[in-house]
Amino acid sequence: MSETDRVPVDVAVGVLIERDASGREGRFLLTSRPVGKVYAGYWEFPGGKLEQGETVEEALRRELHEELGITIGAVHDWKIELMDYPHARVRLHFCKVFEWSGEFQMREQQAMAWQQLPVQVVPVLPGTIPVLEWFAAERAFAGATHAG
Ligand SMILES: Nc1nc2c([nH]c(=O)n2[C@@H]2O[C@H](COP(=O)(O)OP(=O)(O)OP(=O)(O)O)[C@@H](O)[C@H]2O)c(=O)[nH]1
Repeated sequence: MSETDRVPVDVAVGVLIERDASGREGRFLLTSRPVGKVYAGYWEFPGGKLEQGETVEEALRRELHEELGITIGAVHDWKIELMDYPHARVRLHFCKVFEWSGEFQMREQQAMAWQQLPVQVVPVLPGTIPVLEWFAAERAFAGATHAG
């Protein structure tokens, strides 16, 4: 593998979160990776790679519309994480999203699940686990963040 293969690819990731009337954050959305992709069947936050010239926000709006059929409202930058996989090096831009419109459609035959800590769906993508830890810290949740 050449050095250029290890240049990180930027990925926009949407953390869709339900909030109650007082603004308290509740369930969050996970989707399973479609058949045919690397890590097929693993659960992750929806998103995808930035196309040339796109900002994180633009990529996130496009990906969530393409994959889930929804139109998202404000995008709140949250955390950035670098992940080294055998197949790729990715820079994940996690953004919180609290508002969206439209019916969810699984346009890539993926599955979706609204989750709380501890996450019940398995297996969870390695790059998703740190997010669950950030949630645990924010929510003062103690214990395992996911099953398995
Ligand atoms: N969407 C998403 N990707 C993640 C997460 N965590 C994580 O490590 N990744 C990695 O980031 C990369 C995202 O690429 P992708 O394959 O989902 O994006 P895409 O739809 O643009 O890909 P493609 O069109 O090339 O198939 C993958 O290598 C994936 O393993 C996550 O929580 N959500």
